[in-house]
Amino acid sequence: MLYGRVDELRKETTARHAAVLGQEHAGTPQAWLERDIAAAMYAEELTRLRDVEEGLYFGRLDLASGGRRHIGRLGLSDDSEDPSDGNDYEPLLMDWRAPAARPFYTATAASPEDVRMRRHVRTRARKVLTIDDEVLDLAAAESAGSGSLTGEAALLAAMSRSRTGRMTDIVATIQQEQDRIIRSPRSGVLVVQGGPGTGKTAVALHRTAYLLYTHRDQLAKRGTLVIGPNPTFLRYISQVLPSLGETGVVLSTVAELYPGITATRQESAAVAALKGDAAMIKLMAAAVKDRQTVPRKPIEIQVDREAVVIDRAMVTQARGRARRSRRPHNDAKEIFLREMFSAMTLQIADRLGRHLLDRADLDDIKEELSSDDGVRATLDELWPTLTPQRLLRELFGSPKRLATAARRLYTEEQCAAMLRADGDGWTAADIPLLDEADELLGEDSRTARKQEEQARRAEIAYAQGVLDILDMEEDLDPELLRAVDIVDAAQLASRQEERRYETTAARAAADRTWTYGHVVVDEAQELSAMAWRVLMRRCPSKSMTLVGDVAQTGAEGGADSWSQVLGPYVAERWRLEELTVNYRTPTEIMAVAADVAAAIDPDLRAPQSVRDTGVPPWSLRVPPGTAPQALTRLVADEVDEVDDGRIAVLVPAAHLNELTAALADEPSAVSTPGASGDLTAQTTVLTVEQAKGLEFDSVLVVEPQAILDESPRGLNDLYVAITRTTRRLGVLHTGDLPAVLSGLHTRVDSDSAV
Ligand SMILES: Nc1ncnc2c1ncn2[C@@H]1O[C@H](COP(=O)(O)OP(=O)(O)OP(=O)(O)O)[C@@H](O)[C@H]1O
Repeated sequence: MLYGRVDELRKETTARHAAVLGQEHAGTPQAWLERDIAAAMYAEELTRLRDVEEGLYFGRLDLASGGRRHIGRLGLSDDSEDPSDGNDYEPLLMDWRAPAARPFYTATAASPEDVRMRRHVRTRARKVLTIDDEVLDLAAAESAGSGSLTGEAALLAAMSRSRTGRMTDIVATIQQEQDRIIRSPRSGVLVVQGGPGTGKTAVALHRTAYLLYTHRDQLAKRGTLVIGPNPTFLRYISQVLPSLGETGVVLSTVAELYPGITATRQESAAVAALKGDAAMIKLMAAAVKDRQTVPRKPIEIQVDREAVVIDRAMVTQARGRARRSRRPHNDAKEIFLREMFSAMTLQIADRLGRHLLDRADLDDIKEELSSDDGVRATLDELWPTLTPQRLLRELFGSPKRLATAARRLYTEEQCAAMLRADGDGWTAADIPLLDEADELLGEDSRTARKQEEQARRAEIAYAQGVLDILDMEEDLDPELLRAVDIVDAAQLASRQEERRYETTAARAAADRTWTYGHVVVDEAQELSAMAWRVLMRRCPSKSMTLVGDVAQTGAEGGADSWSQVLGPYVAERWRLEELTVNYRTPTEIMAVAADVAAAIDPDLRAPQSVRDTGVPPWSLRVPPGTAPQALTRLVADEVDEVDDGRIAVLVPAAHLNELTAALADEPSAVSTPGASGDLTAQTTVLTVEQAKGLEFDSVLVVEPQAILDESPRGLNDLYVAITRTTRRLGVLHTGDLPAVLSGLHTRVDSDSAV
């Protein structure tokens, strides 16, 4: 019945969409625009109705006070029922985010919230697979421990499912501790700390959907930004929000936040950490100040027949005035120029005899000075107009400039490491620096206005071209209206302009200065101090959800504690919520992970698993040089074990190419995710950094000692690596097994073990 209602809605929306698209074009550009907006709205609604297909209905509450509630991905009402006829109006299906649906996630036998029975319904392709009923009565309350799970059977079924390379939503089995976070108020900074597999990512995404539902008006206008660590991860989570009926959220990495620039170049983790350090704030400010120069010696310029002298005192004074305005560099240039032209005008006037000149004469002199190429070029040298790109290129391209700006902030060796050759592309760590530079430089408003005008003219010329082509059509019936009769080039151009950025998400993503209504950061522990500055600028209201685990920090410049990260922005005004149950990794594997966690920090407690698989995690030692062959066999074994599940081979970065090549002939289609972030192949070879936030049915970790040695946070990386699995874990090594992994079972492999 519910699917029938969805089908009806789809049919109605399709018909409306088609009707709008088929409308006659006659009318004003405004009418066209309205038509486009309506068409986009119906298209979006159709996508929404399509995306909620799987698992549309998943829960039922039978209330002690009588009545039932059916809970699903979206709210559905019965069209035939008239809400005004006085009957109690119950929807056919209640959106899971509605307040009345909440007991589905929070009611317990001890605190039943008027729920007598909770039913979990699992479906696939419109067929009911299973039904699990929980009766919340006194007997259940007595037998249940205090930390019991909600809908245990459904939860266990969800956890043991084979993985597909795409994250799925958890809407049917959200647990109480997760629900509290999902529905926590929007304002302020909320930090969700939790060990691996505790559902931080899932919770962050469901919270996003919840906030969009509850604060639709505000968030639709300002948009929501979700930040992830890399494109592979973003692709991995990209289906979750649409499956919850939400589109239009901007998913991005920090490296994509500077519109128009793509970070393509790799650099070492150590250099990235230097560029991410908070010392960069001072370095960048110093770099800008260094560009506001005072000449060593007086400069003499011939203007017409008069010589004008630019000396230190004159420039120092003009520079002081401009700096004291506290305006960004490019904006403050206006003041610098004004001061300089005044001083030069007075200099000439004094020489000519100031008392002989009136205001108009002085204006003439000023005019002459400001239109003189020589004068302008000299002043441009003293206070150049800078773009962020130019500032950074010239700073990191010049040992001298860098040494001056970095004085007392970075050592000589550190500066040498940060130098770059002219023509080098941008790296991910450069993006927050470009953003910082943009803030310090400000817009050169005259240039910006000029560029805008040029772009508008180009747009009109293009539109004119389009109209000309339409008009050239031969055999045109003279009775028919031609395009040029209805619209002129300027109208067509402005219509294009408005269409280009029709959704909030698209507009937000294209604008560096856009501020979002809510920002969600996943794997938040990885961000550098400079990256945090970018995100805080994007969210002045500081309505943010930050999820992460300081025990999993891999980046050298990443976080050791949340107060260290947030202190500069909100002092102590942030809330902490913790997640404690691991829904991903089985008990046997978490026992090994707990040893690694203890080696990172003895106070660290790895999260508790809620299930075991009976499959012990193992290690296999093979002779040096034979790891690639052994790996090929092990992958083939795992393919047999996981059916259609997913396998990850996690390797030290230095071995990535060699081992990917070794597995190239493996029939399970090995891939590295690459820039596209694709994880659809059954077996994927990844570095630990690339595997952050992901999960697989089976994980093979290769050369754990090299993973430990590769980074100052090697233990954290190893912790991440062994907690990526939902079922099986194997470790392949040629040297001694690191002591922290001694909890693994030693596998004896007749073919290759030593
Ligand atoms: N309530 C739940 N019901 C079913 N599955 C769940 C639930 N909570 C979490 N999971 C599953 O547990 C797995 C781990 O969740 P998620 O990736 O969100 O954890 P995480 O805390 O972000 O992990 P990590 O820090 O290791 O990246 C996912 O497969 C998720 O679907």
